[in-house]
Amino acid sequence: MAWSRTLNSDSDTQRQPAVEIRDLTFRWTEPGPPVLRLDHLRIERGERVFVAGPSGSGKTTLLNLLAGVAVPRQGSLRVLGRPLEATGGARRDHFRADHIGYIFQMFNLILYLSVLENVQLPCHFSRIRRERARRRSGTPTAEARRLLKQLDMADAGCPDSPVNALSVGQQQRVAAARAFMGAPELLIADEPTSSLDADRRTAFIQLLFQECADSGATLVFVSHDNTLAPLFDRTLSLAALNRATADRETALQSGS
Ligand SMILES: Nc1ncnc2c1ncn2[C@@H]1O[C@H](COP(=O)(O)OP(=O)(O)OP(=O)(O)O)[C@@H](O)[C@H]1O
Repeated sequence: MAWSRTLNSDSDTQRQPAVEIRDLTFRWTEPGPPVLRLDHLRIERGERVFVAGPSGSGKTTLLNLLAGVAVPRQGSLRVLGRPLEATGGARRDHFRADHIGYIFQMFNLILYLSVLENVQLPCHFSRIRRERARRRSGTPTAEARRLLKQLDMADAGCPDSPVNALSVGQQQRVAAARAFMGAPELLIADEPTSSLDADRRTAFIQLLFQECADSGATLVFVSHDNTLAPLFDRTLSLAALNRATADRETALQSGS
């Protein structure tokens, strides 16, 4: 029966790793040199992975692929069991809205909306995340306020301020609260602590780990701050993993 097939396939999907990449090649422009060439990468559910690598090594590109913002033409890319290389644009958008929280390097906040409105955005695009926020705190607004409080952003007036009235460090924390909203299964964070002072950085990482532990989420975290790496389950060195980097170095050495 159709419904039992659906149930089986849902539980199958939940048993699959958070990320599984095989023989992937990605170029931003075709034709052009590959930015990423990965033979195999597997990230288990619930793992907290620190992604390291020099500037330009493809860290943000990898995160874009995991979120289905960019799509490889070669290779397979399974995220939470979904083959993103074979999933069309609209379905990828829904998948991202339902299952992925992304703290963008440039925050991507909507500047004319208030802090509270920005944080609740995932609940507008995803029924699943709206329901989870309700289950956790009663209403999406209450959940947004809870997250903002945890991030030390509950000062009088702050949740109702437009985000363009905030400092860069405060905007970064709003972007984090938005990503946590509705407990997505995969949290992707692109240098989320770069604008925070040392005390706030520690508090932020603690909250990030707590949110992941509470919901069983997988965390993929990019940073240039290698002192944070020992806090994570594993470090993924993109310079070593990405064969496109070695190809570029070989081409430079041979003068081609
Ligand atoms: N949207 C894009 N369109 C075209 N090229 C891009 C795009 N995004 C990144 N690139 C190119 O891909 C390469 C890898 O960039 P990426 O931003 O993934 O590196 P990174 O390791 O995250 O760097 P950084 O640490 O400086 O943020 C660079 O050569 C960059 O110019």
